[in-house]
Amino acid sequence: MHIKECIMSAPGKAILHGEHAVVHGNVALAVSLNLRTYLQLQATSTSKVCINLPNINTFLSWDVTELKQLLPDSGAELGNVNELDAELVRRLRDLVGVSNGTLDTRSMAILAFLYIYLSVFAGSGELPSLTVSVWSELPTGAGLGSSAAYSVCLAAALLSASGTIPSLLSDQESTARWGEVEMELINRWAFQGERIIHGNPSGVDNAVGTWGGILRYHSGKITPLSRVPMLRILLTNTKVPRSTKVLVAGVKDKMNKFPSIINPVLESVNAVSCTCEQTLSEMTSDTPTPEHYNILEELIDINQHHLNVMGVGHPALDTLCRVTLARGLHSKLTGAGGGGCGITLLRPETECSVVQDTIQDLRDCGYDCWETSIGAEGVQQHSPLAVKEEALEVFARY
Ligand SMILES: Nc1ncnc2c1ncn2[C@@H]1O[C@H](COP(=O)(O)OP(=O)(O)OP(=O)(O)O)[C@@H](O)[C@H]1O
Ligand SMILES: C[C@@](O)(CCO)CC(=O)[O-]
Ligand SMILES: [Mg+2]
Repeated sequence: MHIKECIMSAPGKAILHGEHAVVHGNVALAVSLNLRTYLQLQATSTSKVCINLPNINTFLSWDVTELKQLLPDSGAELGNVNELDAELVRRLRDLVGVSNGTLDTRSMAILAFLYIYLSVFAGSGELPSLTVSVWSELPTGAGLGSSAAYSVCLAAALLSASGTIPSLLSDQESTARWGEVEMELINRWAFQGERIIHGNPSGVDNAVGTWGGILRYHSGKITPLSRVPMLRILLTNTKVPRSTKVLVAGVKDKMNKFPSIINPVLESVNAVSCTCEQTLSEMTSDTPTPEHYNILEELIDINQHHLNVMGVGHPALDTLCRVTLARGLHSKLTGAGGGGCGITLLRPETECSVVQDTIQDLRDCGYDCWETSIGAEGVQQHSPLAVKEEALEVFARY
């Protein structure tokens, strides 16, 4: 079977407001980051399917004949983009040797790959031999949407290799993006990948990985925010490991245990997201004032308290908030929390020396800290000439 080779990339994300609440039908505001995941798909004639995931130290291969046995008997349907096929997931778990309810998210990355590979190629009646290699600039499992960027790249590459969406690049073009219809399909398959890795994702992370920019996300409805001021944000990785799947399940348990206490907290987070959106819009209609920034800072503090009430805080995140506040700056966790990353809002008048001192304070705590730029492009296809040198160096090893 002839398949198309390709290189794809997708950005990570930071959630400004609405993490966890968004899983339960509330509004979230999220932005793409200038850190990306890169995927290379190569056609081979080895009759094997190989995956190289250096970020999680995972390198595996299977015989195509072995994978063919996982396909349902002829006539049965596979490849429904709207529903996770529980029977296929069960067969894949047996193949990979993981039990239902495992917390090993590394195995989930393998399941997500095999699931999308089998679903996308099942219809063609033939499974191609290929090698997929993924490398990311994003810290894995730290709240910056690494699982979504991975799933979006997988979906784009496998859909393109199978011919379901066009391969975009003519010789001259170095980077290209698809139209709405193809992006929608990529996003839906990426969501299935996220479901395998996360358990119960809202879909906000894969939406940002697919479309990029600054988005409002509400119950599956994606609205790009066009009128947003240029925000300066500091990202801090506390390096405390955590799993989104576990944290999302923990919030659900708390909701079940104390519905009358937790539901109002989620509603309040919804109001924080809406107030933030309103403030951002005012800041683009009028000139941003110090009062606008005061409101954004207060919203950050309120939301961080709410996230602590939900049980997704961590002492390392408390330290981040305390250390930055000592320099007059406001922070909250971003993503699933429980460790991982936080964001700190920088005001336009925040002096360079204050930013540098804050970064140094946080590095002294053992954290990684850097100023980021937001609103990067969503999923893209690249010619080898237009890929980061570092990614090509990694790919050259496989
Ligand atoms: N570069 C990568 N290569 C392979 N697997 C990856 C890669 N990046 C992420 N993953 C998969 O995603 C998992 C981490 O996902 P998780 O949702 O817990 O964290 P995150 O997406 O970084 O944070 P958040 O969901 O809070 O934004 C990894 O254990 C792995 O299964
Ligand atoms: C914690 C959460 O709200 C955001 C993770 O980045 C989970 C989700 O929305 O899928
Ligand atoms: Mg994730």
